[in-house]
Amino acid sequence: MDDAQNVTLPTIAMLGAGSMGRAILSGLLAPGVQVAGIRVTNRSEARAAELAGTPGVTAYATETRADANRLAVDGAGVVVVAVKPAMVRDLLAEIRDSLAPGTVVVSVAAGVTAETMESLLPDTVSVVRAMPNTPAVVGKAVTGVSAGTHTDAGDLALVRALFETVGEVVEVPESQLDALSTISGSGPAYVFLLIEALTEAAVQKGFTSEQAATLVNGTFLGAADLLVSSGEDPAELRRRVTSPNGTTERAIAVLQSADLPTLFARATDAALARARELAAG
Ligand SMILES: NC(=O)C1=CN([C@@H]2O[C@H](COP(=O)(O)OP(=O)(O)OC[C@H]3O[C@@H](n4cnc5c(N)ncnc54)[C@H](OP(=O)(O)O)[C@@H]3O)[C@@H](O)[C@H]2O)C=CC1
Ligand SMILES: O=C(O)[C@@H]1CCC=N1
Repeated sequence: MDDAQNVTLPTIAMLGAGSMGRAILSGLLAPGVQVAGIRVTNRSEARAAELAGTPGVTAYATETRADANRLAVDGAGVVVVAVKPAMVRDLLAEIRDSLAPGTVVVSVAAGVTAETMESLLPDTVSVVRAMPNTPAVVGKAVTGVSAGTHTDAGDLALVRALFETVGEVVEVPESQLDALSTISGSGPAYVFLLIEALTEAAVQKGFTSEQAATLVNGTFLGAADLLVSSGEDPAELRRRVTSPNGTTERAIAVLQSADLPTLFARATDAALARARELAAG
């Protein structure tokens, strides 16, 4: 985050203001982040109008302005594509003639390859793929980035600086980006699912919803903080909770009978298969 605060980002055009687009915007709007300008587009007018009220943001809706996306990218240094994967191809065809040479087009869309995007855009444009996650809203995203064919070190540094406004950035070859997405892109959903399940168990044991949320959310936050701040192995930290012949040991035995590693391998394989379907269009 510190690096991001030392760089002045060029004008950014954010195409799509859904969960991800707005999460990234929250980083760009954070105190200390210097950005030449922010333009946002969305399909519906209601959300565009809401964003237009934010100081420093110009917003357009495609519902009311057919040229909204072309207008937003005109003169922008970085264009962030944050629409659904199925819409990316049409969107790129729509903006291609409005992109200045040297523009960096960053897509956060799952599955859609750089090769596909490059085939729809002029060679003078640099395509980068990024895979952030929703903790971006609180500045705690993990974002994978990978360079396209026409991307140079300066383009990548710019994209890094952009995503460092919302958290950490990891650079990987594009061949690994969909796999990364099955871990950290989708990962917050896995964690929330575990939280939902443990909360349900707490309520079944007679705690109120408020008490259950305090117990479960605090436990996840505390355990994650302990893991990161201690730098210790999670298996060792688990061992310290699990007294020999104690209560935790019984619970862990039940959970391990579900073969969690196999379950997570299957879940992430399924996500990867879906990314390949999205790539095929
Ligand atoms: N959600 C996540 O955790 C992550 C998502 N992604 C990727 O981010 C992308 C967006 O996902 P997400 O934010 O969840 O989806 P959303 O549906 O929340 O957002 C998509 C947004 O695009 C807008 N939109 C639709 N058509 C256009 C258009 N022609 N021009 C401009 N805006 C348009 C929609 O407007 P309206 O609602 O008015 O129709 C909507 O606000 C996807 O490609 C996904 O793969 C990547 C990493 C994580
Ligand atoms: O579910 C999806 O397709 C997107 C990509 C990663 C997280 N959300």
